[in-house]
Amino acid sequence: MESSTVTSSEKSDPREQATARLSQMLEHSADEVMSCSLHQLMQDDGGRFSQLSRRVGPFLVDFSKQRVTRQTMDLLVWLASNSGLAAKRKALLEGEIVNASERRPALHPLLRWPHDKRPPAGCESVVKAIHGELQRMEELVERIRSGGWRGATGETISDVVNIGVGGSDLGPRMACQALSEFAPQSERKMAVHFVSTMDGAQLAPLLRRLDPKRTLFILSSKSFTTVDTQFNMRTALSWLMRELGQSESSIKRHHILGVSSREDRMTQWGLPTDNQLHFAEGVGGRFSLWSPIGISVGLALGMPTFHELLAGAHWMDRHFAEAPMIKNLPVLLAMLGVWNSDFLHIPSHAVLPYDGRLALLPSYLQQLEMESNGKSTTAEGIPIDGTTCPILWGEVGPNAQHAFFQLLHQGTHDVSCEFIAPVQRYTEAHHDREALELQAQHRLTLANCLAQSQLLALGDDALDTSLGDDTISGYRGNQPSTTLLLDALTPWSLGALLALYEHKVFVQSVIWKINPFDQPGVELGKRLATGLHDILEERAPMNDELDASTRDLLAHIHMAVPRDADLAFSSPYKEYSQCKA
Ligand SMILES: O=P(O)(O)OC[C@H]1O[C@H](O)[C@H](O)[C@@H](O)[C@@H]1O
Repeated sequence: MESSTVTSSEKSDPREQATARLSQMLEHSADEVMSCSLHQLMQDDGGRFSQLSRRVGPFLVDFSKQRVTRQTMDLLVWLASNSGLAAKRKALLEGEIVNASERRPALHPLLRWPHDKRPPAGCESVVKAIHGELQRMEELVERIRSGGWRGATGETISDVVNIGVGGSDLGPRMACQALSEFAPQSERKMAVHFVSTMDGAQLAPLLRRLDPKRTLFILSSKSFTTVDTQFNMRTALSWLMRELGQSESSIKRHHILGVSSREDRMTQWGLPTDNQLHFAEGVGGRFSLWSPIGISVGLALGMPTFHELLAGAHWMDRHFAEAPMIKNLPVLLAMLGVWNSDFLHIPSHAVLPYDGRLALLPSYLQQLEMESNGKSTTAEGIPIDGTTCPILWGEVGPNAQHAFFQLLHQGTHDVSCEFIAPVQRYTEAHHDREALELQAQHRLTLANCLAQSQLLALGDDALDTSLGDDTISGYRGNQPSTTLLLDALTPWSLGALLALYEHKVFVQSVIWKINPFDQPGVELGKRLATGLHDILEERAPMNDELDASTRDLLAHIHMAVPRDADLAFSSPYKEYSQCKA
């Protein structure tokens, strides 16, 4: 594991020496594990489930279908302890600078700091500002939901459209979908829509059916320069002005809210101060659900739900800070990820929620994990010899059974899987026929969840042992998985679940020595796109130094696609194209 990342001065460091020894022992453990089947591991250790599962808060997490022994788990925890994790965790949770390349802290844990608890020393003013903005968000939500906010023609708001992308879209969209049943029944209904794709595919049909008089747009963009969002907003602004026959300033005052860490850019764009919500630059986009970026969650589901989400996440922050490493869920989840990636060389990780409400969780985690740890150099810029973040993908489990599970079961690739399911569901419903039927559907879903992880682990042996079936299909099994059962999916438990993954990502970044809080590759992509867009809009000549493929594709598009010089967007963000998001 990562031999070339260790410099000669590090080699004489006792901690690095211990890491090297632990890595060697883990390599040895990997050889052992790879020489026998998961079936054998499970048969050899009768107490495996009790030793390799953890019951913490609303979670029961079963690691016993991972390709590990108890000793592997101990070694992994030692590796984590020896990595300086405790000090780095403290720095993260206490708002110190942990994002070295951008000289910023990572403030997401402080976003969920409770009102009635003294903040960590030195974070008082940051937490005060966070609580102040949360209060402003609450007031705005209350005004809009209660009908106090009026559009330019005096109508109340019925529809809210969040325009944002990446972290300014995925978190709120996923939470709104996952928790829709927690919307208060008694209050006015507020329909919340999400628009992210830069091609207008989501926006165009919405504009055809929404009532402009009763629609409020939220321009969610940490940097306030992301082109996808700017272009969608420009189209929506023109629509409002055309349909309502009002001035741009009146439309902005009555129909647009902005959420960003750049007050200056919101003001420059003409958004009144009262229509702006802010969060600090130290909040990463993919960690921003907990900031006013979550306003669409408050609007769709009410602020009590949003507060519960924050409370669940804070509970996980405390667990991460205080639980011994061997019982610490983020640490265990992270280290098993490191094990699968670095020692068993499994390059792919599937997230499989057995709950349709969590359909967007895989996409959310893709950004969280792959944008954070999808890097091949350490925070100091030294190339990493081994592997880092696996390719994360996934889908609602029961549906995926009818799609890609065949590959998981009998393909040629090793894939680690994560099964996520709530134990209780439909229990609030009245015991009428429909509720009973839905509960039966839920039991069926849970049985399928367990069957899949069993088959992945045991292959043919699962059929032999549980069904007395002597059909031999040549199915080797041996695909490792974790099963994460939630007592129930609630705003609180979802908050805890998402914070669990945030901290998992952080622990892995410590092991891999990565800065998980920047995204330089994404920034490069944005810069290139700006240059090519200039060529398409004829603001810049075709660049002869372009590679032949890009140049000829561009020429083909240029010939075929009409353009209107008046509408070629000369954007304010251009000067920001080199800014960090
Ligand atoms: O919120 P914004 O500044 O508009 O950024 C939206 C997204 O853009 C970028 O591509 C980043 O990689 C993401 O981390 C970010 O969430």
